[in-house]
Amino acid sequence: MTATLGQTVEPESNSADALVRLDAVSKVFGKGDDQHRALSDVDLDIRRGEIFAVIGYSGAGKSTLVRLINGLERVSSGTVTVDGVDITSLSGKPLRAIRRRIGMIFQQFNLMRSRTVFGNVAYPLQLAGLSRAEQEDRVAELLSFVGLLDKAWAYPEELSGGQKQRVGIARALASEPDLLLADESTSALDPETTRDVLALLRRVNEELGITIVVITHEMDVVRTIADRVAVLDAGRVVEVGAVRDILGAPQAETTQRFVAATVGNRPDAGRLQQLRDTYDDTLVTVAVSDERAFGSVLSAAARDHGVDFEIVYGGITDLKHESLGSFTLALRGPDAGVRATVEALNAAGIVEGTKR
Ligand SMILES: Nc1ncnc2c1ncn2[C@@H]1O[C@H](COP(=O)(O)OP(=O)(O)OP(=O)(O)O)[C@@H](O)[C@H]1O
Repeated sequence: MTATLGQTVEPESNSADALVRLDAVSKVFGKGDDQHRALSDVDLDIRRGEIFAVIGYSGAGKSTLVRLINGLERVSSGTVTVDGVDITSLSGKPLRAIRRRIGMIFQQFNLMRSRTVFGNVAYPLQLAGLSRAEQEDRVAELLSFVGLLDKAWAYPEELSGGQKQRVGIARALASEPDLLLADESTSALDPETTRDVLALLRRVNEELGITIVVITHEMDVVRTIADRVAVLDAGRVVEVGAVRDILGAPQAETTQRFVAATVGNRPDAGRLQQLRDTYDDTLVTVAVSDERAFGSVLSAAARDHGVDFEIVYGGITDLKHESLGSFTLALRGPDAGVRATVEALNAAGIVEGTKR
C-alpha cells in the first residue's frame, strides 16, 4: 500500500504556459572515439512563473542543459524553444535578443573585480546604452531590492560571498529578464547565507514574476525553493514532477538517494528491522500533509477499537509552501482492533506501509 495523502497528479503540461521547452534534446561533445554524450533525449517544459529545479550529481549534464537554454551551446539534435521561439536555429542578432531576456547567476559569482558594485550592476545597462542618470536610478532600485544600497561603492573583494551573490542577482535583473538561470548559485555559500540567497530568489520569483531555473546537486535547495523538479542522471531525465510528489514518493533510484539525504523521516530497511526487533507490535507508516486529518483519523480509530499507539519514528519536512510528514506508529491492542485501525488509516489514504 503506497497511497500518500495530498499526492496530486500533475496535469499534462500545456505548451501555452511553457516559457522554455526542450524536445528530444541530445548533446554530444567530441568526435569519433572521443565522443561523449552529455544529454540524451531530454524533454522538459519549464512553465511561466514557476521555480523549476534541475538536480543531479556531478557530470549529470546540468551545466550543459543551462548552456543549451541560454544559447551558449548548440544542441546535437532536438529543439530548445524559449517563449515560443526555436533558438536552435538562431544566431547573431535574434539570438542575442533572446539571450538578453535570460539572466544568469553563477556559483563563483563572476563579478568584475576592477569595478565597484555600482559598476558591476550598471554594466549591462551601459551596454544597452542607458544614460548615466538612467543607470544611477536603475542601479539604486536594484541594489535596494537586494538590500545592498549601502555597498554601491564597495569592490567585490570587500564583500562576503552572500553579498557577492546579491550583486550577481542585481546584475542579472538589470536587463529585466523573463527567465533567471541559477547555476549552483548557493554551492559556495554556508547554510545561513544559502537560506538568505534562496529567500531573495523567491522574492525575485514572487514579486517580479520572473521564472527561475535552479541547477543544483542539493535536495535541500530544491525542497526550500522549487515548485517542480527534474532529476538528471547520466544525461537523462529520470524523474520530473511537483516537489511534494517527488519527495513524498520518489521512484527512480537516483531520486531516492537524493531524497534520503534531505528527508530523514522514513525508516530505511535497516532502521525498520531495528524497530521490529524493539517493538512487538504492528508497525504502520503514515504520510501526513494535513495534520488535523491524520490526528483525528488516528485518535478516533484508536479510541473506537481500544488500541494504543506510540510514534516510534518520523518527522516533518518543510517544503516551499507546505509540510510533508511521515510517522511510523506502533499499534498495540486486540488483533481485531489493530486491524480495524490500520483499515481506517488505509481508508483515509494515509498509510505508506505496514509491518507486523
Ligand atoms: N565542452 C565540453 N567538451 C567535452 N565534454 C564536455 C564538455 N562540457 C561538458 N562535458 C561533459 O559532459 C558531461 C556533463 O557535464 P556537465 O558539466 O553538464 O555536468 P554537470 O552536471 O553540470 O556537472 P558538474 O556539477 O560537475 O558541473 C560531463 O561528462 C562532462 O565531462
